[in-house]
Amino acid sequence: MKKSAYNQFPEVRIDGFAGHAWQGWEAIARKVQAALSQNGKTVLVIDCYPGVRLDELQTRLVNKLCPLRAINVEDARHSEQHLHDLLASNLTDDRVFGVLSCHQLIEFFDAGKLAQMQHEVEEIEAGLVVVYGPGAALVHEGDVLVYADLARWEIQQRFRSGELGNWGTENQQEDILRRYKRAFFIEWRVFDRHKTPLLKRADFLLDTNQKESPTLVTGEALRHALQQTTRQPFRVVPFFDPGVWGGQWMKEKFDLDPSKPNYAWCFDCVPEENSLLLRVGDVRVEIPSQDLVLLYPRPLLGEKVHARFGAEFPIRFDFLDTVGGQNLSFQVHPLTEYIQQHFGMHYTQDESYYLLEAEPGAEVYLGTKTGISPQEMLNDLAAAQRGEKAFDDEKFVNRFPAHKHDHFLIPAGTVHCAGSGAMVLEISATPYIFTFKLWDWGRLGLDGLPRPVHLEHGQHVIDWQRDTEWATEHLINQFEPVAEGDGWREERTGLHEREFIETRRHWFSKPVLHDTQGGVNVLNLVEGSEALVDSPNNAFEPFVVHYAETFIVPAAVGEYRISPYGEGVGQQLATMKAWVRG
Ligand SMILES: O=P(O)(O)OC[C@H]1O[C@@H](O)[C@@H](O)[C@@H](O)[C@@H]1O
Repeated sequence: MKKSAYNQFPEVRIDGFAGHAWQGWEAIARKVQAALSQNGKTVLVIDCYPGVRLDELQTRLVNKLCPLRAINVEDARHSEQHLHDLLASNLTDDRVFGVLSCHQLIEFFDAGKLAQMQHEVEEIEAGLVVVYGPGAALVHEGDVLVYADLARWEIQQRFRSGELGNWGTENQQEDILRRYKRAFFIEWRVFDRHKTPLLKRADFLLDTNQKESPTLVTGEALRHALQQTTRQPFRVVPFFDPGVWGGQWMKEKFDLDPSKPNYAWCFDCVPEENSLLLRVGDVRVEIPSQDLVLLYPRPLLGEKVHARFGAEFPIRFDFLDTVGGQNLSFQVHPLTEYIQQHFGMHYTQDESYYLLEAEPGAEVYLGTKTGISPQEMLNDLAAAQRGEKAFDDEKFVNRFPAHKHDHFLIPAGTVHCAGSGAMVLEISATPYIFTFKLWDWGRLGLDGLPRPVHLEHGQHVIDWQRDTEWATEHLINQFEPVAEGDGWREERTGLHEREFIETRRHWFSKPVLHDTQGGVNVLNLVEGSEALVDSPNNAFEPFVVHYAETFIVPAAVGEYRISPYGEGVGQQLATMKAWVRG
């Protein structure tokens, strides 16, 4: 029996545009066929995100259209070795960290072979020519343009199953961390740059997330859907992942697959990784939520946030579950200049832990103990890393008791981790892989190998001033009352002044008015069963949220109201809200 109201598959219902989306290869082939001109010459371009199954695309769509000539653009791609040499300084030798790429996709192709393909397409005088594959639009702009898209989470599943290597390499068997690194630091950046202008003019988007069960939506409906999304609250699709320290709370509370040993992470607001489900007529189309950020950053983020971050969603909400699990790695994140100079990322991994739940005795490790010797601690960590002894955390690191609704602020440079027994809602800046593990408690990862520790990086960024008094005074439960009204009160809870995110908690049993003030808001219902988010002037459809669901309110929304709803009526509810300080 379903215990939880938590919605694992939130959809954005699109107004109008019924008849603009199709499900299954047969309907899709018929629709694409109908869009092609029946006289003279037509060039159909099907550009793809890397990871799209080209064999399926070819047999189920391209061949069905019976083209005079079909060209796979991958035949013009540089060799694996050439790409490797080109990318060597971005790839690095490290297992986890590369350097963000500024490459353009055209650099990955052999100019002569591309020109030959272009020439070949030019020469054809009549009939259908199909150019397909990642980068196909480099050959021809297309009389009809289809973009075959794929979400990053699905790409990761294909990496894990061994089906997929990185684009342009046969490395399906390589260490998963290294494949993820190459995708994160290079491929996804380059292909996002390439796809942005294409999505602005594509005739169709082909959703290839489900094997043998694609959907197709017109470009017009897609762009309308994304614009509509920037005018209303919405959720992206959360994904859940097991980990060595993972716990049991999410499995129980969100009705997740009970056969899995644990769940560690849930990403429920990292738009560059999550999907967005669009309900167009009776068809559910899955697209990367990053498409919304790439196409409509201004109404989504607001002017100031867009000016500062570009087409990047800067706020991350995710869950870390150690209830019935173990400590996270003892870790630290790079200071701003370090992440810029070493990894090419322009802002850093500032974090905070909001406790949704805590078992008795749960603790958060935060900052070093007053009076310790930094060199001694580094020596101890190095000895632990060499396997000579366990790191003496008791001697060097503060541990603070953690209770439900506590908020711990973690500006980059502060050593930290959540201990076991904690259900953390992370309210953080979006960077999420720049974790320098300092000590992993002598355990092995889920793959049976030690997880990578980065003491060398870590020692350059630890701020040793963040000792017991400093952490107590600046980083724990910095609650300040801000305002109150009939049936509600608002508190500021953070973050620290070195972090760009502001957080407010509202306790309420009656409606509360909010305003985006021109900047994107991210919220989570941290207490209470159910609430309704609506527009005081009926500007968007009322939106229901359940306990622990994260939702995004785009900058363009302006005023909105949150009220107890359904089972939440009569309860004391609470939301946590985050935005970028002005
Ligand atoms: O997987 P480990 O290293 O234990 O860290 C778990 C998590 O810790 C948090 O503080 C963040 O840094 C996350 O990005 C990280 O995924």
